[in-house]
Amino acid sequence: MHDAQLILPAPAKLNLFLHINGRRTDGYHELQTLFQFLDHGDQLGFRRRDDGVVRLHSQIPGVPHDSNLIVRAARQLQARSGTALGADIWLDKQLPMGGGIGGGSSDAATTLLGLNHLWHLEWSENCLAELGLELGADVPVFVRGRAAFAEGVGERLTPVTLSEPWFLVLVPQVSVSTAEIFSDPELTRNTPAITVRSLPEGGGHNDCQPVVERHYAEVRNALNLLNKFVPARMTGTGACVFGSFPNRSDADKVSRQLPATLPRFIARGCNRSPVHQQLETLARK
Ligand SMILES: C[C@](O)(CO)[C@H](O)COP(=O)(O)OP(=O)(O)OC[C@H]1O[C@@H](n2ccc(N)nc2=O)[C@H](O)[C@@H]1O
Ligand SMILES: Nc1ncnc2c1ncn2[C@@H]1O[C@H](COP(=O)(O)OP(=O)(O)OP(=O)(O)O)[C@@H](O)[C@H]1O
Repeated sequence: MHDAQLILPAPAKLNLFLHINGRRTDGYHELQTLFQFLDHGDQLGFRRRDDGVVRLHSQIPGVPHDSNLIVRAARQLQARSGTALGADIWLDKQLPMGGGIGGGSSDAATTLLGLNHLWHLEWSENCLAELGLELGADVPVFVRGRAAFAEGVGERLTPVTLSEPWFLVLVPQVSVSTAEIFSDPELTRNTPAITVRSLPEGGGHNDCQPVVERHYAEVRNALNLLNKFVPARMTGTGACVFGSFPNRSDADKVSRQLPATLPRFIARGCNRSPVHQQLETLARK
């Protein structure tokens, strides 16, 4: 008999700050960033197959089946583990693509965690995070599921405990390519390194923001609108921008004063990823 469907969240992340400290010889950038999860994201469903086929039943416009990070993550885990099992997978996509909130990376991480569970592989978090890094720089933090100060290309993670405010996240209707921003000649690449002991949780800045603001009027506009109420910042390489609030009703109040045409959502910052919270509940049953 087949297992029942396993349903898991793939949460968004925010980069509370993003400092670029240098460029490696392979073109990748050395950075320092502070990651926190949101209780808002995509949802994935997994059902085990005994014939080894991996099949994603939900299409994302513009992303071919075999290039979807969910399928790539599932096939990598299948090949490396040598399992004969496969999976039917469903995706309920809520997160904007190219939004800097890590939708694709989070889908990939939830796939690794979900199939590790469904296929009874018992891979360690370290092994899953290492495989995740091959799929994208942001995948390891989602695999580990703890708010973290990240260094290197984002793979050297130090877990941190942060306050868990509410965020109002504005979603400008543009998709920003991460590769385009990192290759911009005007990108600041020499921010001095800080240490985990001197984290500017509320401070810091995003070195990608000036470059994105120059090229995307929609992002500039969203930052200007939100800055009228709270300090606004961009996450990752954009396009989303956010401001933080002590409670949901304060976030709501500001949201109601923004133009109705600008998509946005309100979510709570989480130091533990919602997918890990759910897997821990499953493990206790
Ligand atoms: C900006 C962040 O979102 C911060 O969380 C991440 O560092 C980006 O992570 P990601 O979207 O998973 O990025 P990847 O898919 O690994 O890389 C996309 C492209 O961005 C550039 N890239 C990415 C990460 C990095 N540290 N340096 C880079 O130069 C590379 O040109 C790469 O080809
Ligand atoms: N499951 C997936 N969900 C979203 N994008 C995917 C997925 N699989 C592949 N992609 C590709 O990855 C690209 C980046 O998507 P993603 O949503 O992760 O961007 P992002 O939020 O800017 O990421 P980051 O914060 O890591 O820079 C998309 O434009 C798409 O072509």
